Amino acid sequence: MSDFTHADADSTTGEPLLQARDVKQHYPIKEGILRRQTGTVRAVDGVDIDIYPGDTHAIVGESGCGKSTLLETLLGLEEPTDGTISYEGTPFSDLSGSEKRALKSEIQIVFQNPESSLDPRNTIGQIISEPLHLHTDASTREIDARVVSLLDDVGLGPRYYGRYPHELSGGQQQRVAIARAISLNPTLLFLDEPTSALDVSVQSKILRLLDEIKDEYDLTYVMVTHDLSVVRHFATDVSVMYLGNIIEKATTDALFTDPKHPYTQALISAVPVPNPHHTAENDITLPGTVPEPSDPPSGCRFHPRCPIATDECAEDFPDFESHEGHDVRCIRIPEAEDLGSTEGSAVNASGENSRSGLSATRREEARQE
Ligand SMILES: Nc1ncnc2c1ncn2[C@@H]1O[C@H](COP(=O)(O)OP(=O)(O)OP(=O)(O)O)[C@@H](O)[C@H]1O
Repeated sequence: MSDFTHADADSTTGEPLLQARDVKQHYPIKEGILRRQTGTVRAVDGVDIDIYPGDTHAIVGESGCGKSTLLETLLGLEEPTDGTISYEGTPFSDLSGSEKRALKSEIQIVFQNPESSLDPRNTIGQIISEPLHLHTDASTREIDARVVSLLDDVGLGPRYYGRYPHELSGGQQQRVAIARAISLNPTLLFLDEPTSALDVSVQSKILRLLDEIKDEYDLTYVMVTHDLSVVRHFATDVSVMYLGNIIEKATTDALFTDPKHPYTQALISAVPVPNPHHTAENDITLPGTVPEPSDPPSGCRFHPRCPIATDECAEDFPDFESHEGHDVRCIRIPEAEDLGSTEGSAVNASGENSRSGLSATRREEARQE
Protein backbone atom coordinates (compact mmCIF):
# COMPACT_ATOMS: atom_id res chain seq x y z
CA MET A 1 0.00 0.00 0.00
CA SER A 2 1.46 3.37 -0.97
CA ASP A 3 1.57 6.32 1.37
CA PHE A 4 -1.75 8.08 1.92
CA THR A 5 -3.47 6.12 -0.86
CA HIS A 6 -6.91 4.65 -0.60
CA ALA A 7 -7.46 0.91 -0.85
CA ASP A 8 -10.13 -0.10 -3.34
CA ALA A 9 -13.58 -0.51 -1.84
CA ASP A 10 -15.59 -1.47 -4.86
CA SER A 11 -19.15 -0.31 -4.42
CA THR A 12 -20.14 -1.72 -7.83
CA THR A 13 -19.78 -5.41 -6.95
CA GLY A 14 -22.45 -5.47 -4.27
CA GLU A 15 -20.07 -7.38 -1.97
CA PRO A 16 -20.00 -6.35 1.66
CA LEU A 17 -16.90 -4.54 2.84
CA LEU A 18 -17.28 -6.07 6.28
CA GLN A 19 -19.33 -9.14 7.10
CA ALA A 20 -20.03 -10.94 10.37
CA ARG A 21 -21.57 -14.36 10.59
CA ASP A 22 -22.84 -15.85 13.86
CA VAL A 23 -20.33 -13.76 15.81
CA LYS A 24 -20.28 -14.35 19.55
CA GLN A 25 -18.39 -12.64 22.32
CA HIS A 26 -18.81 -14.46 25.61
CA TYR A 27 -16.98 -13.60 28.83
CA PRO A 28 -16.47 -16.12 31.62
CA ILE A 29 -17.73 -15.19 35.09
CA LYS A 30 -15.13 -16.40 37.58
CA GLU A 31 -15.60 -16.56 41.35
CA GLY A 32 -13.80 -17.70 44.47
CA ILE A 33 -10.12 -18.03 45.33
CA LEU A 34 -9.67 -20.63 42.59
CA ARG A 35 -11.40 -18.34 40.07
CA ARG A 36 -13.67 -21.14 38.95
CA GLN A 37 -15.98 -20.28 36.07
CA THR A 38 -19.52 -20.02 37.41
CA GLY A 39 -21.25 -18.59 34.39
CA THR A 40 -20.96 -16.80 31.07
CA VAL A 41 -21.84 -13.28 29.99
CA ARG A 42 -23.23 -13.54 26.47
CA ALA A 43 -22.41 -9.93 25.52
CA VAL A 44 -22.72 -10.67 21.78
CA ASP A 45 -24.58 -13.83 21.00
CA GLY A 46 -24.75 -14.74 17.31
CA VAL A 47 -24.66 -11.55 15.26
CA ASP A 48 -24.94 -11.47 11.46
CA ILE A 49 -24.23 -8.12 9.84
CA ASP A 50 -23.23 -6.86 6.38
CA ILE A 51 -21.63 -3.45 5.93
CA TYR A 52 -21.58 -2.30 2.30
CA PRO A 53 -19.25 0.32 0.80
CA GLY A 54 -20.69 3.80 1.31
CA ASP A 55 -23.06 2.76 4.13
CA THR A 56 -23.48 4.71 7.30
CA HIS A 57 -24.63 1.75 9.34
CA ALA A 58 -25.93 2.50 12.81
CA ILE A 59 -26.07 -0.13 15.54
CA VAL A 60 -28.63 0.95 18.14
CA GLY A 61 -30.03 -0.39 21.37
CA GLU A 62 -30.30 0.25 25.08
CA SER A 63 -27.33 0.37 27.41
CA GLY A 64 -25.83 -3.07 27.99
CA CYS A 65 -27.26 -4.68 24.84
CA GLY A 66 -23.75 -5.38 23.51
CA LYS A 67 -23.15 -2.50 21.06
CA SER A 68 -19.63 -1.60 22.20
CA THR A 69 -18.59 -5.24 22.51
CA LEU A 70 -19.80 -5.87 18.96
CA LEU A 71 -17.92 -2.82 17.67
CA GLU A 72 -14.69 -3.87 19.39
CA THR A 73 -15.07 -7.38 18.01
CA LEU A 74 -15.78 -6.15 14.45
CA LEU A 75 -12.79 -3.84 14.75
CA GLY A 76 -10.56 -6.78 15.59
CA LEU A 77 -9.67 -5.43 19.05
CA GLU A 78 -11.05 -8.64 20.55
CA GLU A 79 -11.05 -12.13 19.03
CA PRO A 80 -14.63 -13.39 18.78
CA THR A 81 -15.48 -16.40 20.92
CA ASP A 82 -17.13 -17.86 17.85
CA GLY A 83 -18.17 -16.93 14.32
CA THR A 84 -16.47 -15.31 11.35
CA ILE A 85 -15.67 -11.71 10.48
CA SER A 86 -14.57 -11.07 6.91
CA TYR A 87 -13.13 -7.97 5.27
CA GLU A 88 -13.67 -7.74 1.50
CA GLY A 89 -14.52 -11.45 1.53
CA THR A 90 -11.46 -12.66 3.48
CA PRO A 91 -11.98 -13.94 7.04
CA PHE A 92 -9.82 -12.08 9.58
CA SER A 93 -8.51 -15.47 10.70
CA ASP A 94 -7.10 -16.14 7.19
CA LEU A 95 -5.09 -12.90 7.02
CA SER A 96 -1.30 -13.03 7.24
CA GLY A 97 0.57 -10.88 9.76
CA SER A 98 1.35 -8.21 7.15
CA GLU A 99 -2.25 -8.22 5.90
CA LYS A 100 -3.46 -7.74 9.47
CA ARG A 101 -1.11 -4.77 9.87
CA ALA A 102 -2.36 -3.27 6.58
CA LEU A 103 -5.93 -3.74 7.76
CA LYS A 104 -5.16 -1.62 10.82
CA SER A 105 -4.74 1.35 8.45
CA GLU A 106 -7.93 0.46 6.59
CA ILE A 107 -10.18 0.41 9.65
CA GLN A 108 -10.04 3.25 12.17
CA ILE A 109 -12.19 4.36 15.08
CA VAL A 110 -13.36 7.60 16.66
CA PHE A 111 -14.21 7.11 20.33
CA GLN A 112 -16.94 8.69 22.41
CA ASN A 113 -14.73 10.75 24.68
CA PRO A 114 -12.05 12.75 22.84
CA GLU A 115 -10.48 13.92 26.11
CA SER A 116 -9.47 10.40 27.09
CA SER A 117 -8.61 9.26 23.55
CA LEU A 118 -5.98 12.00 22.97
CA ASP A 119 -2.63 11.77 24.78
CA PRO A 120 -2.47 14.94 26.94
CA ARG A 121 1.37 15.02 26.78
CA ASN A 122 1.49 15.35 23.00
CA THR A 123 0.77 18.34 20.79
CA ILE A 124 -2.05 18.16 18.27
CA GLY A 125 0.56 17.89 15.50
CA GLN A 126 2.19 14.90 17.23
CA ILE A 127 -1.17 13.22 17.85
CA ILE A 128 -2.32 13.47 14.24
CA SER A 129 1.07 12.55 12.77
CA GLU A 130 1.65 9.46 14.92
CA PRO A 131 -0.18 6.96 12.64
CA LEU A 132 1.61 8.46 9.63
CA HIS A 133 5.02 7.90 11.27
CA LEU A 134 4.04 4.36 12.29
CA HIS A 135 2.38 3.15 9.10
CA THR A 136 4.00 5.04 6.20
CA ASP A 137 7.49 5.72 4.85
CA ALA A 138 6.71 9.40 4.25
CA SER A 139 9.35 11.99 5.21
CA THR A 140 8.85 14.32 8.18
CA ARG A 141 8.29 17.20 5.76
CA GLU A 142 5.59 15.24 3.88
CA ILE A 143 3.93 14.23 7.13
CA ASP A 144 3.92 17.82 8.42
CA ALA A 145 2.26 18.97 5.20
CA ARG A 146 -0.28 16.19 5.52
CA VAL A 147 -1.08 17.15 9.13
CA VAL A 148 -1.63 20.79 8.13
CA SER A 149 -3.95 19.63 5.35
CA LEU A 150 -5.85 17.36 7.78
CA LEU A 151 -6.20 20.21 10.29
CA ASP A 152 -7.72 22.25 7.48
CA ASP A 153 -10.06 19.40 6.48
CA VAL A 154 -11.53 19.23 10.00
CA GLY A 155 -11.88 23.01 10.26
CA LEU A 156 -9.07 23.69 12.75
CA GLY A 157 -6.28 25.19 10.66
CA PRO A 158 -2.48 25.16 11.18
CA ARG A 159 -2.43 27.31 14.34
CA TYR A 160 -3.65 24.28 16.31
CA TYR A 161 -0.55 22.26 15.32
CA GLY A 162 1.50 23.11 18.43
CA ARG A 163 -1.34 23.24 20.96
CA TYR A 164 -2.16 20.60 23.57
CA PRO A 165 -5.52 18.78 23.94
CA HIS A 166 -6.40 20.58 27.20
CA GLU A 167 -6.26 23.91 25.35
CA LEU A 168 -9.10 22.78 23.07
CA SER A 169 -12.85 22.47 23.66
CA GLY A 170 -14.56 19.05 23.48
CA GLY A 171 -15.76 19.68 19.93
CA GLN A 172 -12.29 20.79 18.80
CA GLN A 173 -10.76 17.71 20.46
CA GLN A 174 -13.20 15.48 18.57
CA ARG A 175 -12.11 17.22 15.34
CA VAL A 176 -8.51 16.25 16.20
CA ALA A 177 -9.62 12.64 16.83
CA ILE A 178 -11.34 12.64 13.43
CA ALA A 179 -8.24 14.09 11.71
CA ARG A 180 -6.11 11.38 13.27
CA ALA A 181 -8.60 8.66 12.30
CA ILE A 182 -8.65 9.72 8.63
CA SER A 183 -4.91 10.43 8.40
CA LEU A 184 -4.14 7.09 6.72
CA ASN A 185 -7.07 7.35 4.32
CA PRO A 186 -8.97 4.46 5.84
CA THR A 187 -11.84 2.74 4.07
CA LEU A 188 -13.95 2.02 7.11
CA LEU A 189 -14.45 4.30 10.10
CA PHE A 190 -16.06 3.08 13.32
CA LEU A 191 -17.81 5.77 15.33
CA ASP A 192 -18.46 4.86 18.96
CA GLU A 193 -21.08 7.36 20.22
CA PRO A 194 -19.07 10.12 18.48
CA THR A 195 -21.16 13.02 19.76
CA SER A 196 -22.67 11.87 23.05
CA ALA A 197 -19.92 13.47 25.18
CA LEU A 198 -20.36 16.85 23.46
CA ASP A 199 -22.63 19.83 24.12
CA VAL A 200 -25.85 19.66 22.12
CA SER A 201 -24.91 22.82 20.19
CA VAL A 202 -21.66 21.16 19.03
CA GLN A 203 -23.13 17.74 18.22
CA SER A 204 -24.77 18.74 14.94
CA LYS A 205 -21.57 20.49 13.75
CA ILE A 206 -19.51 17.36 14.37
CA LEU A 207 -22.12 15.21 12.63
CA ARG A 208 -22.12 17.58 9.66
CA LEU A 209 -18.32 17.42 9.52
CA LEU A 210 -18.45 13.60 9.58
CA ASP A 211 -21.05 13.63 6.83
CA GLU A 212 -18.88 15.86 4.61
CA ILE A 213 -15.66 13.99 5.41
CA LYS A 214 -17.41 10.76 4.42
CA ASP A 215 -17.91 12.06 0.86
CA GLU A 216 -14.52 13.72 0.62
CA TYR A 217 -12.63 10.63 1.83
CA ASP A 218 -14.96 8.02 0.28
CA LEU A 219 -15.60 6.41 3.66
CA THR A 220 -17.95 3.79 5.03
CA TYR A 221 -19.18 4.31 8.59
CA VAL A 222 -20.30 1.91 11.31
CA MET A 223 -21.72 3.88 14.21
CA VAL A 224 -22.79 2.74 17.65
CA THR A 225 -25.27 5.00 19.40
CA HIS A 226 -28.30 5.03 21.65
CA ASP A 227 -29.43 8.38 20.16
CA LEU A 228 -32.15 7.66 17.62
CA SER A 229 -32.40 11.32 16.58
CA VAL A 230 -28.79 11.10 15.40
CA VAL A 231 -29.50 7.81 13.62
CA ARG A 232 -32.55 9.21 11.87
CA HIS A 233 -30.62 12.07 10.30
CA PHE A 234 -27.23 10.50 9.82
CA ALA A 235 -27.46 6.78 9.05
CA THR A 236 -28.41 4.99 5.83
CA ASP A 237 -29.00 1.61 7.49
CA VAL A 238 -29.81 0.48 11.01
CA SER A 239 -29.35 -2.71 13.01
CA VAL A 240 -31.33 -2.84 16.26
CA MET A 241 -29.70 -4.85 19.07
CA TYR A 242 -31.38 -6.48 22.03
CA LEU A 243 -29.53 -8.62 24.57
CA GLY A 244 -26.55 -9.50 22.37
CA ASN A 245 -28.52 -10.07 19.17
CA ILE A 246 -29.65 -8.01 16.24
CA ILE A 247 -33.43 -8.26 16.12
CA GLU A 248 -34.22 -6.00 13.15
CA LYS A 249 -32.26 -4.62 10.18
CA ALA A 250 -33.56 -2.15 7.63
CA THR A 251 -32.78 1.06 5.82
CA THR A 252 -33.15 4.08 8.08
CA ASP A 253 -36.24 5.36 6.27
CA ALA A 254 -37.97 1.96 6.42
CA LEU A 255 -37.09 1.46 10.08
CA PHE A 256 -38.42 4.84 11.21
CA THR A 257 -41.54 4.94 9.05
CA ASP A 258 -42.62 1.34 9.58
CA PRO A 259 -40.75 -0.47 12.38
CA LYS A 260 -41.62 -4.17 12.40
CA HIS A 261 -40.23 -5.72 15.58
CA PRO A 262 -42.21 -4.87 18.75
CA TYR A 263 -38.94 -3.82 20.43
CA THR A 264 -38.07 -1.46 17.57
CA GLN A 265 -41.57 -0.02 17.72
CA ALA A 266 -41.13 0.70 21.42
CA LEU A 267 -37.67 2.24 20.89
CA ILE A 268 -38.91 4.53 18.14
CA SER A 269 -42.01 5.56 20.03
CA ALA A 270 -39.70 6.84 22.77
CA VAL A 271 -37.91 9.32 20.46
CA PRO A 272 -38.92 12.83 21.56
CA VAL A 273 -40.58 14.61 18.66
CA PRO A 274 -41.56 18.28 18.32
CA ASN A 275 -44.96 17.36 16.93
CA PRO A 276 -48.12 19.03 18.29
CA HIS A 277 -50.21 15.99 17.22
CA HIS A 278 -48.00 13.58 19.13
CA THR A 279 -49.78 12.21 22.19
CA ALA A 280 -48.75 9.88 24.99
CA GLU A 281 -51.10 7.30 23.41
CA ASN A 282 -48.48 6.84 20.71
CA ASP A 283 -45.83 5.85 23.24
CA ILE A 284 -45.21 2.18 23.85
CA THR A 285 -43.92 1.46 27.34
CA LEU A 286 -42.27 -1.91 27.79
CA PRO A 287 -42.66 -3.79 31.07
CA GLY A 288 -39.56 -4.79 33.04
CA THR A 289 -35.93 -4.21 32.20
CA VAL A 290 -33.38 -5.82 29.91
CA PRO A 291 -32.45 -9.22 31.43
CA GLU A 292 -28.84 -9.98 32.37
CA PRO A 293 -26.81 -11.30 29.43
CA SER A 294 -25.49 -13.98 31.81
CA ASP A 295 -29.01 -15.36 32.15
CA PRO A 296 -30.95 -14.71 28.94
CA PRO A 297 -34.56 -15.90 28.65
CA SER A 298 -35.40 -19.03 26.68
CA GLY A 299 -36.78 -18.78 23.15
CA CYS A 300 -37.10 -15.26 21.84
CA ARG A 301 -34.86 -13.14 24.10
CA PHE A 302 -37.48 -10.38 24.04
CA HIS A 303 -40.56 -12.47 24.88
CA PRO A 304 -40.82 -11.64 28.65
CA ARG A 305 -41.25 -7.94 27.75
CA CYS A 306 -43.09 -8.34 24.48
CA PRO A 307 -46.67 -7.02 24.39
CA ILE A 308 -47.74 -9.65 21.83
CA ALA A 309 -45.80 -12.72 22.97
CA THR A 310 -47.45 -16.13 23.12
CA ASP A 311 -46.31 -19.41 24.74
CA GLU A 312 -44.68 -20.31 21.45
CA CYS A 313 -42.29 -17.36 21.80
CA ALA A 314 -40.74 -18.91 24.94
CA GLU A 315 -39.66 -21.97 22.98
CA ASP A 316 -37.55 -21.09 19.94
CA PHE A 317 -35.36 -18.12 19.20
CA PRO A 318 -36.61 -17.11 15.75
CA ASP A 319 -34.34 -16.72 12.74
CA PHE A 320 -34.44 -13.62 10.61
CA GLU A 321 -37.44 -13.38 8.34
CA SER A 322 -37.61 -10.94 5.47
CA HIS A 323 -40.67 -8.74 5.81
CA GLU A 324 -41.33 -5.81 3.46
CA GLY A 325 -37.63 -4.97 3.15
CA HIS A 326 -36.86 -5.49 6.85
CA ASP A 327 -35.03 -8.47 8.30
CA VAL A 328 -36.83 -9.25 11.54
CA ARG A 329 -36.27 -11.89 14.23
CA CYS A 330 -39.87 -12.36 15.31
CA ILE A 331 -42.43 -15.09 14.78
CA ARG A 332 -45.38 -12.77 15.29
CA ILE A 333 -44.50 -9.61 13.39
CA PRO A 334 -47.19 -7.11 14.41
CA GLU A 335 -48.91 -4.63 12.15
CA ALA A 336 -47.07 -1.32 12.37
CA GLU A 337 -48.53 0.94 15.03
CA ASP A 338 -49.43 4.49 14.17
CA LEU A 339 -46.47 5.98 15.95
CA GLY A 340 -47.01 9.58 14.87
CA SER A 341 -44.49 11.65 13.00
CA THR A 342 -40.84 11.48 13.99
CA GLU A 343 -39.95 14.42 11.75
CA GLY A 344 -37.97 17.40 12.83
CA SER A 345 -35.47 16.20 15.42
CA ALA A 346 -32.64 18.54 16.24
CA VAL A 347 -29.80 17.07 14.25
CA ASN A 348 -29.28 17.97 10.63
CA ALA A 349 -26.22 16.28 9.25
CA SER A 350 -27.14 16.67 5.63
CA GLY A 351 -24.42 19.21 4.80
CA GLU A 352 -26.15 22.30 3.50
CA ASN A 353 -23.03 24.32 2.76
CA SER A 354 -21.70 24.84 -0.71
CA ARG A 355 -18.26 23.30 -1.25
CA SER A 356 -16.64 26.68 -1.92
CA GLY A 357 -17.52 28.06 1.46
CA LEU A 358 -16.90 24.78 3.26
CA SER A 359 -13.45 25.33 4.69
CA ALA A 360 -14.30 28.81 5.97
CA THR A 361 -17.55 27.53 7.50
CA ARG A 362 -15.79 24.64 9.24
CA ARG A 363 -13.17 26.98 10.67
CA GLU A 364 -15.78 29.38 11.95
CA GLU A 365 -17.68 26.50 13.58
CA ALA A 366 -14.50 25.05 15.11
CA ARG A 367 -13.51 28.48 16.42
CA GLN A 368 -16.89 28.93 18.13
CA GLU A 369 -16.53 25.55 19.89
N1 LIG B 1 -14.86 -7.65 29.51
C1 LIG B 1 -16.09 -7.98 29.95
N2 LIG B 1 -16.26 -8.95 30.89
C2 LIG B 1 -17.49 -9.28 31.33
N3 LIG B 1 -18.63 -8.69 30.90
C3 LIG B 1 -18.53 -7.73 29.98
C4 LIG B 1 -17.26 -7.31 29.46
N4 LIG B 1 -17.49 -6.31 28.55
C5 LIG B 1 -18.82 -6.12 28.52
N5 LIG B 1 -19.44 -6.97 29.38
C6 LIG B 1 -20.90 -7.08 29.61
O1 LIG B 1 -21.51 -7.32 28.35
C7 LIG B 1 -22.76 -6.65 28.24
C8 LIG B 1 -22.74 -5.75 27.03
O2 LIG B 1 -21.85 -4.64 27.30
P1 LIG B 1 -21.58 -3.48 26.23
O3 LIG B 1 -20.68 -2.48 26.87
O4 LIG B 1 -21.13 -4.08 24.96
O5 LIG B 1 -23.05 -2.87 26.02
P2 LIG B 1 -23.44 -1.48 25.32
O6 LIG B 1 -24.70 -1.76 24.58
O7 LIG B 1 -22.30 -0.95 24.56
O8 LIG B 1 -23.75 -0.59 26.59
P3 LIG B 1 -23.46 0.98 26.79
O9 LIG B 1 -24.35 1.70 25.79
O10 LIG B 1 -23.88 1.22 28.22
O11 LIG B 1 -22.00 1.19 26.55
C9 LIG B 1 -22.93 -5.89 29.56
O12 LIG B 1 -23.74 -6.68 30.41
C10 LIG B 1 -21.53 -5.77 30.09
O13 LIG B 1 -21.54 -5.71 31.51
